[in-house]
Amino acid sequence: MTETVLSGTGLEKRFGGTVALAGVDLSIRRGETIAIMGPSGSGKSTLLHCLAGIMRPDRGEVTLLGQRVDTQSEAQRSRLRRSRFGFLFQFGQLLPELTAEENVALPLLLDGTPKPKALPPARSWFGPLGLAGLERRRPGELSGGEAQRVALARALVTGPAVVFADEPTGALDQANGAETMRILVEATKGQDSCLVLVTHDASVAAHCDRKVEVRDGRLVVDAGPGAAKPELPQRAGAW
Ligand SMILES: Nc1ncnc2c1ncn2[C@@H]1O[C@H](COP(=O)(O)OP(=O)(O)OP(=O)(O)O)[C@@H](O)[C@H]1O
Repeated sequence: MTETVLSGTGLEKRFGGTVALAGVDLSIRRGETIAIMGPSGSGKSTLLHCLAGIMRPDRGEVTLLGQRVDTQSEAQRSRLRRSRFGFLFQFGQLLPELTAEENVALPLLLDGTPKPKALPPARSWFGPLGLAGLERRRPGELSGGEAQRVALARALVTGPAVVFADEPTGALDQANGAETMRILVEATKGQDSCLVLVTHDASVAAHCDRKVEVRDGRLVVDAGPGAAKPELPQRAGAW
């Protein structure tokens, strides 16, 4: 049986009177790419934020390689996010005053790697991601697709256990979106990282090994080659 890298068990999260997660169980195996789908407001981003240690669930457990994440302090989770996780959002969120290569090197720099040591691994991503020659450009001098690939390189540069991507192609046209997804999946699999992707778009989700659907804070569909049996709502009348 392939090793479980990341696992959420019994995850519950409320915001005031709103139930965002109502008891979600989800395990991600080594090298697996998984798409979290579902309607707007169903809890997808909340699930991603809980799994990534950005947010603490009210109930339930999150473990990375068997170690509890949700019980760690904010400072510990922040360190964990920098060293073991990579993040890619809809708008790459590059720092405009840094060059492309400095943006890619940022997670290493923030973790204390000196700049001369951080830049070579950052630069090594430019060729494979079709960005050769753009190392010294600033984000304002890149196309949307190029900027998103720089953000992707930044997500991968630490060799993270898991890459989390929230609507990573939402701001791109279809061709650029498909190309970004192809590169994202290839690059994460190439270094044996997992990918946890949130998307509305079935054509984006189709790039992943496995698709799960969240409705009203519950996992209602779990499908794909590596999927276990469907995880249906445990309580009748919950949706
Ligand atoms: N910080 C917050 N404060 C209050 N309510 C929140 C907060 N974050 C999320 N919610 C609510 O929790 C529910 C789930 O939100 P979430 O962002 O996880 O949904 P989503 O499926 O990612 O939606 P979308 O596809 O529109 O991004 C929604 O009802 C949302 O309004």
